[in-house]
Amino acid sequence: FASKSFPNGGSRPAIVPSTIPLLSHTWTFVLGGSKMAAAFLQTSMTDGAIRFKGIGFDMTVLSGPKLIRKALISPQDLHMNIISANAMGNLFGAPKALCDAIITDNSGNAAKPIPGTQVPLGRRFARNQGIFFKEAFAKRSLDEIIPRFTRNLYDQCELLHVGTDWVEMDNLFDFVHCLVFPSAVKSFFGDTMLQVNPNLLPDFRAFEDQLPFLAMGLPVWMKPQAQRARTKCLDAMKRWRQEATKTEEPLVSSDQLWDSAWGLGAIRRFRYLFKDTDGIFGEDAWAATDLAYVWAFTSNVIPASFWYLFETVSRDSLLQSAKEQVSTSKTSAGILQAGELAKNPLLQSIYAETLRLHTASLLTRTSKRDHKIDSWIIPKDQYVMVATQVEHRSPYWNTVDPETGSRHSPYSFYPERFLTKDEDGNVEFSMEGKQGRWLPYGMGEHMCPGRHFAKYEMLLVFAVIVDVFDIELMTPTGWKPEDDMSRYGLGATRPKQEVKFRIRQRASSL
Ligand code: HEM
Repeated sequence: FASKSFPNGGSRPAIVPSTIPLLSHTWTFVLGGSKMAAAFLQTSMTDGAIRFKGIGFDMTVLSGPKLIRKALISPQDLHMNIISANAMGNLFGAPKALCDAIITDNSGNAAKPIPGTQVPLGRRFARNQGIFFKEAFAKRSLDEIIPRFTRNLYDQCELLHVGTDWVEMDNLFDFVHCLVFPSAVKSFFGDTMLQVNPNLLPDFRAFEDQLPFLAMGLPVWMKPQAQRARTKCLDAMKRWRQEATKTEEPLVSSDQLWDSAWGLGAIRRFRYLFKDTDGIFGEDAWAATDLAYVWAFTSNVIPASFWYLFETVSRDSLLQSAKEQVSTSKTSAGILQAGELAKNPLLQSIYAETLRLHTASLLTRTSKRDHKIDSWIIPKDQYVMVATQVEHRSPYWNTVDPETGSRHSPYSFYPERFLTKDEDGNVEFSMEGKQGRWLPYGMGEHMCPGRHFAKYEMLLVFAVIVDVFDIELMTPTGWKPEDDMSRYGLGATRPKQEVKFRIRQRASSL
């Protein structure tokens, strides 16, 4: 194969040995979760490539910045259509017509369609999604969303009615979920989403619990509980879209940033991008798309915010320093400034370290043609994958503290890992040399469009909580919950065990 197609040679990566002769790695991939995470971590293919084979798949897993950059930055050889269509269908229940149309959209996500492709504008799904997110997270839109998100967080804190006496709570993750989910949903979809769906929070939690099953792609009737949970959420999305359409104000200007019916202007305008789909975007397709966006807006940020809070609160001196940095990010009138938080070296380093340690995405692509990545041959129609957790645990992340000489392994949380000093001795946050190493948001044309907002969200959740409350863990010193790998590949991990804590309102804010 190699010599026929590639005169300059090249080879296929070695297959990871399996003890099961015919099924090979099939079970590892069907079961997913911790089995898959362990298989990837154990094969430790630092800066190389390796293959997993099973029934119906032959998958190349790449590692190291050089190979990862080559694979993810050039869209001409790899595409994501099958993965996107599977996610829309399996997770969010999109109708088959929409999934098929996503698969056949070969025009790419750039303004100029890939040469030789002829997809009508309305059916350029990746492109239209790109236009939507570019608008939704443009500076002027962020200037609208961030203050709303901040206000919503303070309001949610107040709704908890925590007084100045300590109150014990069982589950820190639930607490963060309860604060962040409504705050984020209202910051994008306006108040209507929760007004017409007062049970969306528990319904969405129930749906999220079914994601590991749904991700397997088995017929949904095999687990009626999963089907019911998803249908409830899809119905909620339909109610919201009907309500927004019914109550929209007639005089909203075409470029208005926010209105009471649709929330963010980009969401209202999004529907016009899919005008010409020959009926594909009916009620069911919109419901699946809206559910996918509610998931995208919340599902990674909530566990990531949990870990930010947990890792900081569990270290007394770090908590103290982080609180001081939050208080210096306030105006003289005591107002939190998100922009200052986002520039703060320590707060950013905790953020980057949280995402390094507690995310596990599988960046998966399909090969469009026989091609080579470096000297590795990738035949047409095969999967290529990057396991971000493997990259985030590579020996590159063995860090030595320049001042104390202490060593910090890739498996430990080291809050100062991303700090350096400039020539004047000032502490700085630095990502130098980490391109292709730090990948919580992926890389290249499909890199997460929500990353800038996600950073603000995580910093604000921490800052608002410590501004309003004193918070103490009620867990043994040095104990930490494990990362729950049951949704391995979907991004930020959840804690496997509950974290008990106590909380009281601060006598005065920071
Ligand atoms: C800590 C929070 C987040 C993490 C860890 C995260 C992670 C990721 C990763 C790894 C990818 C790339 C997938 C790939 O290349 O295969 C991605 C894509 C994406 N993310 Fe995020 N994300 C986060 C927050 C958000 C937010 C707040 C949004 C807002 C809507 C969002 C929307 C999306 C979308 C739409 C894509 C698909 C982009 C495409 O296909 O071109 N994410 N995210």
